[in-house]
Amino acid sequence: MARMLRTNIHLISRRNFGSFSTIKPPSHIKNETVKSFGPEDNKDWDLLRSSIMKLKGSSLEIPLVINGERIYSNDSQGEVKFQRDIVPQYNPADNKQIVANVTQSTRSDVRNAIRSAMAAKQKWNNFSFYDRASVFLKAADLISTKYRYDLLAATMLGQGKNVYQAEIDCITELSDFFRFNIKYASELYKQQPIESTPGIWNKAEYRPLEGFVYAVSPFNFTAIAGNLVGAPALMGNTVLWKPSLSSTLSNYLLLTILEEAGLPAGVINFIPGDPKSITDETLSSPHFNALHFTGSTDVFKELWAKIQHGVTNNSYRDYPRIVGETGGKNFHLIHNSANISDSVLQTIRGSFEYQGQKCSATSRVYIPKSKSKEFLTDLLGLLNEPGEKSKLLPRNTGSSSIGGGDLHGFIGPVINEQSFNKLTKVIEQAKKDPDLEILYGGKYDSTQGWYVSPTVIKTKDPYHEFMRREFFGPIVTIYEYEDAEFEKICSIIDDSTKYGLTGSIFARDREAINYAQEKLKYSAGNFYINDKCTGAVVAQQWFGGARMSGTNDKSGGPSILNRFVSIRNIKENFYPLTDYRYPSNYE
Ligand SMILES: NC(=O)c1ccc[n+]([C@@H]2O[C@H](COP(=O)([O-])OP(=O)(O)OC[C@H]3O[C@@H](n4cnc5c(N)ncnc54)[C@H](O)[C@@H]3O)[C@@H](O)[C@H]2O)c1
Ligand SMILES: N[C@@H](CCC=O)C(=O)O
Repeated sequence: MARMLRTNIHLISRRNFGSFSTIKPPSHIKNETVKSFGPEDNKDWDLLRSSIMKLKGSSLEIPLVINGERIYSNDSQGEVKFQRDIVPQYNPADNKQIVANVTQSTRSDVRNAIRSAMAAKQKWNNFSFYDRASVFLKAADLISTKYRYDLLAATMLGQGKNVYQAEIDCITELSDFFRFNIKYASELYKQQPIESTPGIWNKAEYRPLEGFVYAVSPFNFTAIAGNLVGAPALMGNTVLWKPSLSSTLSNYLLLTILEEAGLPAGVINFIPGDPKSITDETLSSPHFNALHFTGSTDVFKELWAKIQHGVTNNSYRDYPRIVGETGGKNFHLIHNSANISDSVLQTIRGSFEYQGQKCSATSRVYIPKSKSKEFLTDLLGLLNEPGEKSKLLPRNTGSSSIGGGDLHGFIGPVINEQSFNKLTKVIEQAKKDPDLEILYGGKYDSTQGWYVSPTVIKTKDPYHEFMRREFFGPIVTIYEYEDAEFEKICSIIDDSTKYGLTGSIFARDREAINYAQEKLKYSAGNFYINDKCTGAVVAQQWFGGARMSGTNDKSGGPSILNRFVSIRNIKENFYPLTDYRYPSNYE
């Protein structure tokens, strides 16, 4: 009997070990170095080319992964045989080339994924923090070594990135997320009640959420998808992951890397498919406990409303946590003291890198009248650079072609037909609008890939729709302001959009910098001084915006991890009472 009791106590304390323990993360955690893929880096180029060639011909069928099991389109479930739909993911640079055939989850698959996530909780919670962290540490190393070129190839082919854009996404940002989250989590676990009166011991237990986390990821960053599932899982949660169709190839490869790193079955369940039906099924579960979303503002609002409906209808055991990073209408504000040639180069990068498909992309520019001519001459000069010298024209053929894409290009295709159609409609609208003047671009071509040229538009109206609406493509709108109205333009920047994601001030004059920094306090969650408004680095610039840009929980920083734990406070008293009365009860 005594032995049995000892064994049970041992089991219980092992079970709790995961939540209470803290570790010292390896001291070598620092930002992963970005490989430059310059003209001399032949070895890197060779390895990349070989990964691209390997993937290009494969048209992989991507399964669902539920409780570690691969489920393909024609798999049966017990006695029941049925066919699941398959939807292709295309190469945006070569819109007839299928890079993957994606199995679509049914509602019954989603229910199985929920069962799997709930069943895996106990096992995952029994893992110590050290063991959970090891999985992500190893995955980060696999990403930056063994699978570096394969993951680059999957992100380039599937999501239309050039090598640099892929490198700063699926290699450096992704491995940084996995490594720095371990540092942040160990700091969080160390935070304990700072007071315990004599005879009392207080402690905080960082419990994972009781239910599961629903992670819905966008197409544009493999790293963001990794963090949407990785951050909650590191904290001991189990996850349902609905990837974007347009990034399924890289996202599935990432899942297999996590598995190779030791992620147990059922901790992350991969359920690609129709967003609406998967979401409806997921949000109707009483075990739904948190949404971890990155994507457009409208979709986030829709999910928020569904969750609110679930709460009011008593569908859930908990109030679900809602963590969402969404759209932006990000600005470059140029002061007349700015270094104009620098602000032009920064604006080209901010607006057109990855075809403007970063939530942080520059899409409105404010230039003082006195500097407008210099700015536009420089900008249009670079855009009009002739022939071979220009990297700003989308080039969809050539010896260095990757299935239509250009390995050395600066500009590539937009993600898919839907985005191409939306952007071309915007361009056609601009051509007809008397309040807009297209200074450059306005062209598009879908013969081989979804190509939209970088487009620069000028408006006379700072409140024009083009200064307020997110297009998520290579379109930037410029407004000229009177030099003397710098303060007024700051107010307009602040109140003309519903967003608050990123923005930059370019100036040498410190008073102007200080004024903008203060006046635009709530206009951007990531504010830059003399730098472009894209390119936040994990652990350096914590990322996220407020207003209608998101819940601003800051990926790449420590605070987001708090959203995926539910703290229990435990007070232990070492001394028995000797009287129920307090001294004041005595006369
Ligand atoms: N703030 C940030 O950190 C950040 C980062 C990246 C992207 N974004 C934003 O994401 C958007 C671009 O990404 P996208 O095109 O993948 O966004 P999206 O909103 O179209 O899709 C995001 C995810 O939601 C799913 N989805 C779409 N409609 C849905 C619905 N009705 N119900 C449930 N799920 C649905 C998609 O399948 C995808 O997985 C832009 O608005 C951009 O600003 C924001
Ligand atoms: N870290 C990236 C995030 C972009 C989101 O789409 C940036 O800051 O540009």
